[in-house]
Amino acid sequence: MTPDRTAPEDGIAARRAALHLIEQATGGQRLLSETIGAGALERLSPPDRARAQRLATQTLRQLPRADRALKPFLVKQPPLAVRNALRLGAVEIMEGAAAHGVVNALVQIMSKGKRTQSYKGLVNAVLRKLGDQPPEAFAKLPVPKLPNWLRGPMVEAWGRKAVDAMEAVHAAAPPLDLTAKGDPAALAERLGGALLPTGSVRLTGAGQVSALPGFEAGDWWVQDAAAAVAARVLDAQPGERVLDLCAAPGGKTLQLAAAGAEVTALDLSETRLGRLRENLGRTGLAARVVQADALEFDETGFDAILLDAPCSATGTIRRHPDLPYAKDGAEFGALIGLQAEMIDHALTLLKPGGRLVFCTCSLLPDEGEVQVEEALARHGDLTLDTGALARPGIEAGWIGPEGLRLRPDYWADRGGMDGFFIACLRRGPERG
Ligand SMILES: C[S@@+](CC[C@H](N)C(=O)[O-])C[C@H]1O[C@@H](n2cnc3c(N)ncnc32)[C@H](O)[C@@H]1O
Repeated sequence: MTPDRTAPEDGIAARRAALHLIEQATGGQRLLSETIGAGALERLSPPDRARAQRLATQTLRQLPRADRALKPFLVKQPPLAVRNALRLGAVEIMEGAAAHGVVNALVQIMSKGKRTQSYKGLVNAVLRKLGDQPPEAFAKLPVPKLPNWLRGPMVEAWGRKAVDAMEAVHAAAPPLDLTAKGDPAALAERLGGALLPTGSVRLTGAGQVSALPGFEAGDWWVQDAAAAVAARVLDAQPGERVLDLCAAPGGKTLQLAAAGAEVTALDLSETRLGRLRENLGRTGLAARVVQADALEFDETGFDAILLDAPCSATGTIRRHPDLPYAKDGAEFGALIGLQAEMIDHALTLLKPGGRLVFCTCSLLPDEGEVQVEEALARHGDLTLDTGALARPGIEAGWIGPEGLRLRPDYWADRGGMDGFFIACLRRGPERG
């Protein structure tokens, strides 16, 4: 199924595009960001683009609930394209959309596809029956669980109760977090948001990001509250030479530049650096941008380095519910090896006594605590700076022997936060 050229008002184009995104994630193991990056939504109007993305994300977030709700009405499973249409329709109906509009649009979409046209009667009948259910029937559906390949290691690391709590946070649409270029309290007041204890501004039900006050002027940028902590731990000072080693799309670069540091922002991906440059342009902040492989960059003498290494991104499932469907953990071993190489290389670029903040948006200790343990074992002159982690809003219980562990179930009553691991390492003065 390919996205529509047109953008009709009846939601057909947006739903068709959403189904394409869902099919790529569930059948093609492609992340929504990859499918969107390949141009899947380009022909849609901006509102339809936003709607398609929201529908796909929300369907994937609630997919196990949709399957449960649909099960009593299906004698056998239809092909994936039809199943996904039923899932999308079920999620919309469960969330309170008028069933007739949803059914009409999906039946039209089914009738246009060669693989799906013979199922339009089934889609019509099943979704109409679902629409006749009382809303209480959906409220009882259990919280979606992580797939076993990820749940197993997470339970081993954090325990069943904690993983249940993370899954409960994953099931809800997350709030929008912003980092202010200036005073966060003033920004929170201006936008009617909440000022979080760590200094981020949180909005609920914010709608279109680019329509919010101050977007064009670059007064803030979108950044999860947990992600914003890493640059705060680095605590860049005005005039310091700071290297952001895996920088794009640049949320942390902007924080470092706003602190007045002399920032070099490096990334392997030219496409992602394009977004970083846009972000610098919009906010009027400055950084030297370098496209290179971090492992080949050989400029030395940095006061501080931020290494936000490529990782499994398992801490971001609350914002990216496609990840458990598009991934199976097969490439995580290679990422863990790359992270260790990057730590070792970054240490050679630091000036003696300089600091390295290593972080990953992962919930797997192999990409966090274990990396630090092993780096300390490899480098006799390396020390952990635990004091650097005690930033405003950081609770003492979040700091472990190797670093700061942030989890989706922290601040659950406020909407949670992304999973992150953050450590501050200091290179001994005698090296080099
Ligand atoms: C977690 S993301 C960085 C997010 C970024 N720090 C931010 O706050 O917006 C990891 C980045 O590492 C980059 N990357 C992956 N392998 C790399 C390499 N060998 N050298 C440099 N960058 C690399 C990816 O392109 C990706 O942008």
